[in-house]
Amino acid sequence: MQIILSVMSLFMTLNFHVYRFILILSNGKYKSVVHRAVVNDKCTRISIAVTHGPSLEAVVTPALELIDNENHPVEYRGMKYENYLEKQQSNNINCRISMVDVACMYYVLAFNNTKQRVPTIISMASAAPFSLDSDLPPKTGSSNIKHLVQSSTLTSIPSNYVFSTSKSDEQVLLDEHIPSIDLSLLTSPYPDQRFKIVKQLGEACRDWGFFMVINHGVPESLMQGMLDACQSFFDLTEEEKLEFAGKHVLDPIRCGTSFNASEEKVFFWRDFLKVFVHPEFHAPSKPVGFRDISLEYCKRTREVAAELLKGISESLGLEECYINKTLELDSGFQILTVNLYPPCPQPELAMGMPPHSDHGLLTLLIQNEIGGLQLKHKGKWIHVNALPNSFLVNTADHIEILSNGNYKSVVHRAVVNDKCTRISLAVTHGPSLETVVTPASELIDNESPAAYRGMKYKDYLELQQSNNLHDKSCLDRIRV
Ligand SMILES: O=C(O)CCC(=O)C(=O)O
Ligand SMILES: [Fe+2]
Repeated sequence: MQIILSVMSLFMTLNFHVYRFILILSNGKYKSVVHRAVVNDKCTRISIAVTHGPSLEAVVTPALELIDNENHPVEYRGMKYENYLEKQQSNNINCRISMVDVACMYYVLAFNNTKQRVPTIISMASAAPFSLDSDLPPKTGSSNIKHLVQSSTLTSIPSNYVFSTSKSDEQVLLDEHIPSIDLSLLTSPYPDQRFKIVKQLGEACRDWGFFMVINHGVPESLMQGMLDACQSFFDLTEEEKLEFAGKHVLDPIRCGTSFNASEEKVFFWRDFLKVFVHPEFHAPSKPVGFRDISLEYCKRTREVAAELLKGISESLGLEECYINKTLELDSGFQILTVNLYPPCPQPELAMGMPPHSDHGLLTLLIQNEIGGLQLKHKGKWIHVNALPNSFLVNTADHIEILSNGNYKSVVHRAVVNDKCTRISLAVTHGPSLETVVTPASELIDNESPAAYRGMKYKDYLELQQSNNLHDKSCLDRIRV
């Protein structure tokens, strides 16, 4: 009896003082206690457990005030209490206890029931199995951001979406003039026109790593049709999309949320679809029409990229077809990435995509008229105002490697807004998967020795995609 009472007082004290989903809310500062019930051979024992939880709709996450990304990163995923309850109640009682099991607190009032005054027995709280491995519950209690936003009236973001940004990173220049390249001049039969535009292209690569391409010849209807098809993909039901979830970073079709959710502690306000479209063309079988329009769109962007790469070759003082030949662009690896950024109730706290550079040579991006892309230029963030029907093009890591650092890949990020859904479509054009990319020998001498080690593009891709996305962390690994 003494022991029971001491247990009782322990629970009472604990619960009254640190009431409310202690473990999760406190971000692990206060731990929950594992307990069990034993039986005896003399008399019946009854215990009553009264559970006090949050509201069923509440998504329980660690308190924002207890998180900082460096010293106290988020320890627990958010999950709607209703879903948690369902998960817990529909499993066996199991001694295995996970970090999050005890989010629901149980008040256990135990007493000797010989007087039989208690008419009912309320079942004891169980530590249900709930593993943190492959069959993870979705990070937010829903499988992606779109679903989370649509299935609840969020007024704040779950704390595991809070992305910490330094003060200097919060300042953004809005009206900067970004270079634009007229593609029709690049294919001009007049040598002086071509010479001028190649020079402009080289300057854009050297000074910015970013430019807009106008007069590219890709029909506006194709660009708009492709954006519509991508929106329709995300409008498929959750079950339909699950078919395309993919498991490995080199699966040819993969949709998901954030960037690499199995590695990340802080998630990005972004759902995505990633499809390998060249040299082998893949496409999700739904929605109807996606395959045909993406086939045509990717072919046309490949043509634009090929023209730009010829100009870039020349601007580096190399033969026009140098990049094409050396990096085997006829079997170049092309990836279509569709990014969906639903409205976010606290856009200043979340991030759509963190600062990063892209793998590959050039990325061609279009968006649904909603801005959000920012690039880092001379240490400052610049908001990109896209011209209608233009392609936004950035130089990527393999241009930096090939040019031996003459042209740098540009660091960029995607911010979110609280008004409307933004879609962006980024098509990455890279070397063939088997190519080992090294600095061009023509650009190496005693004064400028090779600044990067060679690495097979496939290995680079796998490395980048299976780690956290962070600045130029992947490129940094092969710098000499
Ligand atoms: O959505 C954007 O504007 C940026 C997307 C991006 O950087 C990417 O897909 O690599
Ligand atoms: Fe990017």
